[in-house]
Amino acid sequence: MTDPVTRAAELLKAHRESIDRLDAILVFTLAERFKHTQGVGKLKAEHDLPPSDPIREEAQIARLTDLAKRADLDPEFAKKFLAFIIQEVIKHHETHQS
Ligand SMILES: C=C(O[C@@H]1C=C(C(=O)O)C=C[C@H]1O)C(=O)O
Repeated sequence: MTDPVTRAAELLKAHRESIDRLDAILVFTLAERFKHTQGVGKLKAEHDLPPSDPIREEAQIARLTDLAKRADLDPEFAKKFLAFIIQEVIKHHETHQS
């Protein structure tokens, strides 16, 4: 039988391997998202539209809050995370316009 310390070390290793795979998914997902938001920024600059769209953001916050609750993720954290990303996207859009 495996002793408890060895078993704990195995479990820790397995968790960390999953965390590393999930972190990779997060990075690739964010990169894909930024590719699309760059496309949106280009369209906005070409058509003289403002960098931010508060109505769209409000709808996204509502949608994400609902998704977070269903996924058992803290909705406040999900909101803060989305706000952080959107803030960065708006900065990119502003540079497109200048
Ligand atoms: C990407 C857009 O531009 C901004 C960034 C958003 C986002 O990152 O999801 C949402 C709304 C806008 O404030 C958009 O208008 O769709």
